[in-house]
Amino acid sequence: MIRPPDHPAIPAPRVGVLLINLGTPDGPDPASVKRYLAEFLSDPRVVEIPKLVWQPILRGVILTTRPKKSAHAYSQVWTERGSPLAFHTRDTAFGVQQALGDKVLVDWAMRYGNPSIPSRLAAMKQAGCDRILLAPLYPQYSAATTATANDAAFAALKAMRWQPAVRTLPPYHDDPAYIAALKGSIEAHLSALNFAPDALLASFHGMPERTLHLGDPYHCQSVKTVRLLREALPLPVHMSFQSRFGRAKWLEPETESTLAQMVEKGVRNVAVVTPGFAADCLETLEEIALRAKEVFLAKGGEKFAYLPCLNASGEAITLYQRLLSRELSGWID
Ligand SMILES: C=CC1=C(C)c2cc3[nH]c(cc4nc(cc5[nH]c(cc1n2)c(C)c5CCC(=O)O)C(CCC(=O)O)=C4C)c(C)c3C=C
Ligand SMILES: [Fe+2]
Ligand SMILES: [Fe+2]
Repeated sequence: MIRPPDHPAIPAPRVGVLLINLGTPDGPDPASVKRYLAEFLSDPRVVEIPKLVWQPILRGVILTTRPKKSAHAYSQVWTERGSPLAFHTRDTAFGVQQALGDKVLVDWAMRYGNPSIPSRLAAMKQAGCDRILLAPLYPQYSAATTATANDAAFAALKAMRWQPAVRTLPPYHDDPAYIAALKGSIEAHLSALNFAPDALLASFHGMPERTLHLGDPYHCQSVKTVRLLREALPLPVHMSFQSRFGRAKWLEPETESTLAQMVEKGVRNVAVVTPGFAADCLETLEEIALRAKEVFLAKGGEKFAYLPCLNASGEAITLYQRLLSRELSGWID
């Protein structure tokens, strides 16, 4: 086709997949953590308190005290490759690209911090993607995670003259492929332990309890994941919610008190999994693998193992290949 010389360049059309995770600071230092927390905790999907009430509390108390404490926690899990959440998400995108092949372009972005959703969507458009599947990597839907990731992508599209067509990955909390991936990963990690746990604890990120009454399906979807895990695994599976934040009532039972109760009921050896997190991060590596372990041992527990998230494992890549191929149907053969 002959175009006039001043016609804008039009790249060959492509299908893109954007994996989206929560986000993490650029470094484990108080200034980077403060920047990250300011963006994250200013999201009205995350903290549902009117802006006029919340911003003075955030700017006054939280952002003057928490960054130093959280930076110390981040420094305990930071690696040569940077933040675990970031490098596991990057590795996952690489693995998914290999699995799906040249017919799609796979990229990754973070809802807060870098690489941002608008910057990666712009790059994908530049590379010719006129159809994009947004894939927030949250098995259980929550307004504070899935919805805000999609909101950020749609806000970026709002500024585009020529928008790509867009699809979004639905939650996959009860998808047989997700349960199979968890089962495979849990069994592989359990068989590498030098002890046999009496029970497994599945710990999910918490949410304010009122979100459940307002209609957020996160609690129910987490409960269903655990029911399906119980049906798939031979050992008892307990359930709890971690990472409480602020003064409101959060979903219960809480993780550390659940571990203490498990000891009281005779559990001496435990393995903990965090099925709601696609990738290991501060909340799994510091809060569970370090701090919750200390609590369990201090209460009289004897052996504690933290089993890693799916990350970019073979089980994870098989899972995402199945979920994404299904959502891409009609866009790719
Ligand atoms: C009101 C506060 C918070 C809500 C609601 C919340 C929901 C929520 N978060 C995740 C996943 C992650 N959260 C992570 C860190 C983190 N979360 C909060 C607060 C809320 N989360 C804070 C303040 C922090 C930062 C760390 C700290 O200062 O304690 C992370 C880890 C990020 C990393 O860099 O490693 C993840 C992942 C989910 C799934 C969720 C709701 C279902
Ligand atoms: Fe969180
Ligand atoms: Fe429920």
